[in-house]
Amino acid sequence: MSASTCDALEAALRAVSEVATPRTSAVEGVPGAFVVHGVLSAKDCEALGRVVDLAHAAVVLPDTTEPRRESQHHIPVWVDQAALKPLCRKLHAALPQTAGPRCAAQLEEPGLEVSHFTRLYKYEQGDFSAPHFDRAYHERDERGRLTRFSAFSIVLYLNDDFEGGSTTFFAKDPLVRPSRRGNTPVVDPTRLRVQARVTPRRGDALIFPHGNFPGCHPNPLHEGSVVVRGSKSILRSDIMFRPAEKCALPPPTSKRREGKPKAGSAAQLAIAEQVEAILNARLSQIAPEFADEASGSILVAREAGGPEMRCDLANKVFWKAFADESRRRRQRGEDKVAAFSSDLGLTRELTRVELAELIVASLPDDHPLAFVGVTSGASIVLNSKLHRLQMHEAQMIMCETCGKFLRSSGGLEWHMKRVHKVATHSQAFEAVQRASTAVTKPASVLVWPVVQPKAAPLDRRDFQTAVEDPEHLQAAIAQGKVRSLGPGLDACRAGDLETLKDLISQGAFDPREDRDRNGCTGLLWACGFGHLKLVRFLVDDCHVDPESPQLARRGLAGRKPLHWAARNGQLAVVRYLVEQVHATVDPETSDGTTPLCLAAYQGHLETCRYLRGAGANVLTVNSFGCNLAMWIAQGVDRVDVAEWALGLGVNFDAINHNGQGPLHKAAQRGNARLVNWLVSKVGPHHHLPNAAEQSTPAQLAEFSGHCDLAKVLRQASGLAEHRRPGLG
Ligand SMILES: O=C(O)CCC(=O)C(=O)O
Ligand SMILES: [Fe+2]
Repeated sequence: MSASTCDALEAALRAVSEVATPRTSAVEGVPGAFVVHGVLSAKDCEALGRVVDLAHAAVVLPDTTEPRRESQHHIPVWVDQAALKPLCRKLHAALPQTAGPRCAAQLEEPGLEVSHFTRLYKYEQGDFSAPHFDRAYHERDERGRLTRFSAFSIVLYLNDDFEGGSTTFFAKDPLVRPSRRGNTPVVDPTRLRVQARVTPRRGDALIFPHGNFPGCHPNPLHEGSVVVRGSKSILRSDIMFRPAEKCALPPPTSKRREGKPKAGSAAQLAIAEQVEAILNARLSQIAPEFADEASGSILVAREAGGPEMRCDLANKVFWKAFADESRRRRQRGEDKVAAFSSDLGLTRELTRVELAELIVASLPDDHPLAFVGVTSGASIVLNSKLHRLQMHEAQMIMCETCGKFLRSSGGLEWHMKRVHKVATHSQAFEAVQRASTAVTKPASVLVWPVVQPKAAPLDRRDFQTAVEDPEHLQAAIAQGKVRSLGPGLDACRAGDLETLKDLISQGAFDPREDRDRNGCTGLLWACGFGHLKLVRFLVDDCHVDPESPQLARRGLAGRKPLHWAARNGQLAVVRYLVEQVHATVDPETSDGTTPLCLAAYQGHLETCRYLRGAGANVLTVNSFGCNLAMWIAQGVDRVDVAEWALGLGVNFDAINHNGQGPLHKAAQRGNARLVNWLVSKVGPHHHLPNAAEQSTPAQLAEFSGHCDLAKVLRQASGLAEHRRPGLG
């Protein structure tokens, strides 16, 4: 661009005539888009059109027989902001006062509304702009704080004596999503459905939303359609906004509770915006059709000591998916499950919490966060590094397990013991030390379920420590962290024999009949938590059937006391059941799973050894075709348990009815030690896609967010091609 183009453009802009406030009309079907009619007079258009012609005439194209590349349609020109004053004055009344319906960022001050970054377009016959998303641009101060950003595109049509060349908007399509760079869609052009066409009229300005700033309108996919005859000239720029220091956001329009919007500083909003872009990118891998949903999903909700930001993205996406009949799946245990198809074409069934965990599982290295966690309600809670620093300056230390801020190290130590059940003083002290020094070290992201599960399926990790004694259980119930199962079952769960006896003698609890909503009896609870005395009392004195199974929906159905004791490594109870009650060593659940499988799954090697010694079948295979190797692979990453099983002849080369072997399972779970152990042992066929999802172990690892593991697996699958199959 030559200086003369810039001068000529500035002169033409300065000369824009001042006439009456223009009339506007909405673009139907494109939220936030509208046309301002008659912004420029015929004379303005002629002058600006001449500048466009001049600028384009000055461009020498390398080879005129080739069609022009799209980037050659337009020429960027940075003009003096003052030259835009007349245009800004004319547009001002027609422009939105905030950047979006749920964004409090204010329209720039008079004279600054239209960006000085302009583009001069000249489309010749046959030229067009392919479908794309426009991008916002941002300006920051020296401390990295957002100072201004664009939220709308403005297209000023300078002529209309041509055919074709409309600005065409496409309907939102779940399968069309922005590329990683954000502007070009990954799209099969035949899929696109036209939502609205704006026919260029000389002097009109088309204004439509762009970018992904929180609380703004969605970013519409659009194109400059082909010019069929003649040529089309436009002047293009952006409409600018300024983040509000205190954002009093209008209430959300959605009926679902989205939390109370809170004030956020400009810095916080800028970070929220950055994080939303990261979450959008993750969603576009996990569930591409929801890729836009992260926009506007983060609320800066600073409450006394609570995490800084909260994002209900997983809930929002999950319920949308769940509303779709074809995605909705039967409940898994207590939780609802919906199906999501990734950008690799894999389909997974996920609960809300699993979806949330997957979204935050592998954030890129350059995120601005000190903490990311997922609550039991599937909310994503976040603290920025900046916020942690500011809180630190105010003598508040962040708990690295749940993201809460505690006053003083004593407070954090108490919190570690009380809330996170850190057993010893030295462990709590270590955690405090870590947290106190963390601000000065580069922070890493911790992903952790922040709150203990509220319902009571036994197989949730960390649950036991939360409720292992009656006092803790009472406290946890009182705090609403653990749901009460009723006094009798609570007593069994907590090992509170005295209370249990009282309740039974009062007729308030029948240990043979009463069950929780997952079909668990008091005996099952007591076995799972290893309360041997109470187990004895129930079996020996109350004559509860030691083989009475859990009455649940699939998955947990048919688990017996020995299953739960073995699963949780409660060896004393296992021994009592086997040796004194003579319970069957290999009872099968409704899908044929034995206690040994569950003990191996949870890495309880001693229990495994004991059960095998007592006659358990190590070569057991359940109704899905899963053997012990697969249970170990999908468990807690224990190579020693795998070695033990291999030594006993367990087949690690097996593939189940779903076409999955141990490598698929270990990869999907991100069990790095086991993956490394397995890759040197299994043959090339273990790297093939499984049946249901048509995915290889490498893809499964990647899809679950274990990118390093995926690399290892890709390499290994190459090497495995050259080896003979089979364990060696
Ligand atoms: O040429 C048009 O009508 C649209 C131009 C456009 O989409 C853009 O400048 O981003
Ligand atoms: Fe565009």
